[in-house]
Amino acid sequence: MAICAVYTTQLNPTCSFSTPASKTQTQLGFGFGFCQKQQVVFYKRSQSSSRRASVSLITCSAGGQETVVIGLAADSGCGKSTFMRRLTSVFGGAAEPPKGGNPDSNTLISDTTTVICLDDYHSLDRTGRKEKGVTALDPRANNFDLMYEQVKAIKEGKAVDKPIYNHVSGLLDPPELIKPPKILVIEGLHPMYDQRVRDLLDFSIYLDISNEVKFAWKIQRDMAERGHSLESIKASIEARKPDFDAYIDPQKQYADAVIEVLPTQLIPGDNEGKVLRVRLIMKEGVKFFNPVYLFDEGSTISWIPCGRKLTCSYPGIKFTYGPDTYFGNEVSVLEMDGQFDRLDELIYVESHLSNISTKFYGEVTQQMLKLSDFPGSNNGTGLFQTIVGLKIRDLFEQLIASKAKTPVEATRA
Ligand SMILES: Nc1ncnc2c1ncn2[C@@H]1O[C@H](COP(=O)(O)OP(=O)(O)OP(=O)(O)O)[C@@H](O)[C@H]1O
Ligand SMILES: O=C(CO)[C@H](O)[C@H](O)COP(=O)(O)O
Repeated sequence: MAICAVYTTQLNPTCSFSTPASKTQTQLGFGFGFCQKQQVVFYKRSQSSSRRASVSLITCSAGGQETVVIGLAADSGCGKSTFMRRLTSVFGGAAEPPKGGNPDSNTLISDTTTVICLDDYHSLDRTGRKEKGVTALDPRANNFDLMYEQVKAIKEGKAVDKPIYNHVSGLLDPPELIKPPKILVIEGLHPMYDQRVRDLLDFSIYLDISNEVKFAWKIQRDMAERGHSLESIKASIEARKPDFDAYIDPQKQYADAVIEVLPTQLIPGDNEGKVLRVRLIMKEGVKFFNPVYLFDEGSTISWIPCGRKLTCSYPGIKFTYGPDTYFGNEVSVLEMDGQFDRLDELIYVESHLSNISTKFYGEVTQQMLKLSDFPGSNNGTGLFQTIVGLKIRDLFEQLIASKAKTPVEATRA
């Protein structure tokens, strides 16, 4: 962090700015600006008089700000890509693979965020895993040392040459250059498995999709869209289950937010996975993250909003909210069971939620309407992913502001 005292338009010679003061000050208007300005008033005393003077302090991150790192963990086919697209949309701008790079790159870059897929740290390719009899979920098939070193380097503002796991060929391709973004999202099977990587995360999310729902989504995608047979889908889920239980699922205990997706309880005995009960489990006491609440913070609430303001066909919609414990941690849980008939009416629900980190009234509804063709837009998966996206934006802005505020002391020429 460079702290520069600027006397009117003259730069303090001890500062490393090459930009004129006026130019630096125009940068202050940027939403995610690198610089902050403070006006400090002081008195110059001589033996006979005291004269009022002021100094502008411009606080900037040295050589670009430190990258904020977010971890998103889930099994394959559990909605990570969908969530990432919702998140990058909150920040605006499209997320695209690196320009002119490997067409099979797993990376997505937008103005603010870079999303890297941790499959790129597989140390064994498809043949290697087959020969050794290990799945991709097994830590032995992944290079955590490299993952740690590279995430740490990016967080410190350094570019890295990250490997690429090619899902088309099943091979490890030559690396691609990843430059430090404002926000780095590491998504995949193991963002919270290795303690060193976990400690680098500023915020972490786990998508906890119940077996019944995972099966329904796999059928929908792999059978309908990829031509796999029902038997092969069942066999693949069964083959992954022991390693999923051993290495992936336990990570949820570390997550700051968990989105749990279960079959509905509104239709007795239903496990079709079409109508969903979705729970947003939010850890208490996480810096820059204030859990969302319904009506009254800390109370236990049950709300069926179907009435005059919300159209609900069978089986309706039910929200619950309240405090709980999760792996020994205090949490708040917001739950939505059922689905919306009319997405524009979501504003009614939004207006009863607090701490949703919107910048204007109706922003959640606007985001949901904008991405209404994404899977889960009519239920709690889309709603809670959108809200978590807004909370991440808020956390990012608070983190940046807090770093810009760290001890400010004028250095005088
Ligand atoms: N909220 C949702 N509601 C209904 N279906 C969903 C939802 N999210 C994801 N799906 C289904 O699951 C499939 C996988 O979603 P997505 O590609 O986002 O997951 P992923 O975790 O990134 O998968 P992979 O790791 O295999 O690339 C989608 O094609 C869709 O069929
Ligand atoms: O669990 C996975 C993460 O997405 C994949 O199965 C793993 O990356 C291996 O990929 P592939 O099946 O393409 O060899």
